[in-house]
Amino acid sequence: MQNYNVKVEKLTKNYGKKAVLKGIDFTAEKGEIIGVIGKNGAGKSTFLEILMTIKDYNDGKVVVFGNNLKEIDQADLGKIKSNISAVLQPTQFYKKLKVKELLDLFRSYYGSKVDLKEIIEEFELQEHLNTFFDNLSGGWKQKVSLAIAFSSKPRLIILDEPTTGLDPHMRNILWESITGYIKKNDSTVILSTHYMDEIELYCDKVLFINDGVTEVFDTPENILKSGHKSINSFYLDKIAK
Ligand SMILES: Nc1ncnc2c1ncn2[C@@H]1O[C@H](COP(=O)(O)OP(=O)(O)OP(=O)(O)O)[C@@H](O)[C@H]1O
Repeated sequence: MQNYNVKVEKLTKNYGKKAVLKGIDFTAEKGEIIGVIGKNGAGKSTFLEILMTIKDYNDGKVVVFGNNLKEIDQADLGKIKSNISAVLQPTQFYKKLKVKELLDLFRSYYGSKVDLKEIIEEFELQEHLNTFFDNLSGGWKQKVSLAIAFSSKPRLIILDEPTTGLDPHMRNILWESITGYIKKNDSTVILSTHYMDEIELYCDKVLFINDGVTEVFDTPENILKSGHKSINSFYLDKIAK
């Protein structure tokens, strides 16, 4: 069995005549947290949506859990989807439910795979169980969304800018949840972020998309070893070129 959850080769995606992704190469192994960075409009969300199997692509190869997405039938696609969770933005769609009701809803959807007690303890949700999702702060909304995403024990978790707009303390709390989950489960997290400190602190690898291609795909350690004082200065140097 392959030890990667996702493998992407020469991926291209156009919107009409506009080429957004022009050749992405990428591999995500089990147990890895991978950060995707790039300018606004670089195609990060598009890339994540293709991995989630909710957006089609033009050319290249996308393999998820060993299945080439262009070669599988609906039944296989269903199996793949049931092993992927995502937190996209904005997290508006649960508005009118209490946190407890939301968790119950997802348990009824995923069935016995979900241990609500464990999730509530792990994410320290007790104090907000009776709060309406809409009335939570931005950070707590993200925390509850993460708890729901993790509750089905997915093999692949996709997070689109999970910490945007949150204070450093809440960002740290969310990251502890993410890294804690990955340590306990043989899963992969792929996320986009504009916070370069998060790449340095928490990600095993970083994919830098520039002009539609994989400009760099490496570990933060290797990038720093190559002479950059931080991932932020690496990013600014690359963008300026
Ligand atoms: N459904 C769509 N139809 C047409 N163009 C689109 C569509 N979705 C995205 N785009 C365009 O594709 C490009 C990439 O968008 P995408 O949202 O993937 O970038 P991003 O890197 O996630 O950006 P950001 O960092 O600002 O969130 C942008 O120019 C965007 O306007």
